Amino acid sequence: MAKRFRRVLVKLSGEALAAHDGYWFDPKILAGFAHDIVSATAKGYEIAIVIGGGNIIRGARMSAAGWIDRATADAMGMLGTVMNSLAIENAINAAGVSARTMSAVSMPTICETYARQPALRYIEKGQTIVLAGGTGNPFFTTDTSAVLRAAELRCDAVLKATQVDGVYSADPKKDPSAIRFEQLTHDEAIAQDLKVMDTAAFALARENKLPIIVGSVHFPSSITAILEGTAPSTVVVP
Ligand SMILES: Nc1ncnc2c1ncn2[C@@H]1O[C@H](COP(=O)(O)OP(=O)(O)OP(=O)(O)O)[C@@H](O)[C@H]1O
Ligand SMILES: O=c1ccn([C@@H]2O[C@H](COP(=O)(O)O)[C@@H](O)[C@H]2O)c(=O)[nH]1
Repeated sequence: MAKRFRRVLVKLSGEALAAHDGYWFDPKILAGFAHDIVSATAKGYEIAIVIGGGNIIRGARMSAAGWIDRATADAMGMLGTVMNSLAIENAINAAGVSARTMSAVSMPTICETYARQPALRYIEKGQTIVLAGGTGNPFFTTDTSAVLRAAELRCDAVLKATQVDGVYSADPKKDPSAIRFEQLTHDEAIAQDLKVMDTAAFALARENKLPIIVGSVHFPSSITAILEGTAPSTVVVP
C-alpha cells in the first residue's frame, strides 16, 4: 500500500521520556522510541525529530512562578531540548541507525549547528536528524519549531507523538466528555482554540499546507503504528 506520508517530522513529547522516579530520562523508554524510529526507517519513512522539553523545563510555566524572567526561562528550556536530543540521538545510534543532533543554538563542541542544506543531505543519505534548541528564540515552543523545520525540510507531515491519542473537542485530561476528531482542518483547530498545539504552530502549518498527525506515545511502537494507521490518531489537514 502506498504511504500517506514518506518524509515525516516527528515531534516527540519531552514529558514522555521522564522516568517514574522523577529522573529526566528512563533509558528503557528512550530505547523503545529508538527501536520504533529504526523500524519506521526500515519501512521506508524518512524521519527527522524535534523533541520537546516538558520533562525538564517549560519556560512559560517556570517564569509564571515569578522568580525568573520569561526569556531566561525559555533559554533554559531550549537547553533542555538539547539534552533530550542528545539522549535520543545516543539511543538511536545504539539501536543501529545513524543519528545526528543539529542545534539551532550554536554549541559546536557539543553538536553541529543547524543549517538547512546539510540537514537535507543527511536525510537524503538515510540518517535520522534530531533538531535541537527549538527555533533558537524565546517565546516559541518546540511545536512551532517542528512545523518550521518540517516546512524547511520539505516534510510531508508533522507527527506530534504526545500524551493523548488525538485532537479532542476539549483537553481530554480535564474534560472526560471531550470527543476525539478523526480529521479536522487547521482553520477549525485555530477557530476552536484547541490547545493540543499552540496557535503559532497551527498557523504556520496552515500557511504551508502541512498536515499534522496527533497520536499517543502510549501504544507499542507508537510512531510506526500511527504512521501505518494501526493506532488511533487525528489528522489536521489544510
Ligand atoms: N483539544 C485538545 N485535544 C487534545 N489534547 C489537548 C487538547 N487541549 C489540550 N490538550 C493537552 O495537550 C497536551 C499535549 O501538548 P503538550 O505540548 O503540552 O505536550 P507534549 O507534546 O507532551 O509536550 P512536551 O514535549 O513539552 O513535553 C496533551 O497532553 C493534552 O492534555
Ligand atoms: O523555539 C523554542 C522552543 C522551545 N523553547 C523553550 O523550551 C521549552 C521546552 O519546549 P516545549 O515545546 O515546551 O516542550 C519551552 O517551554 C520554551 O521555554 C523556546 O524558548 N523556543
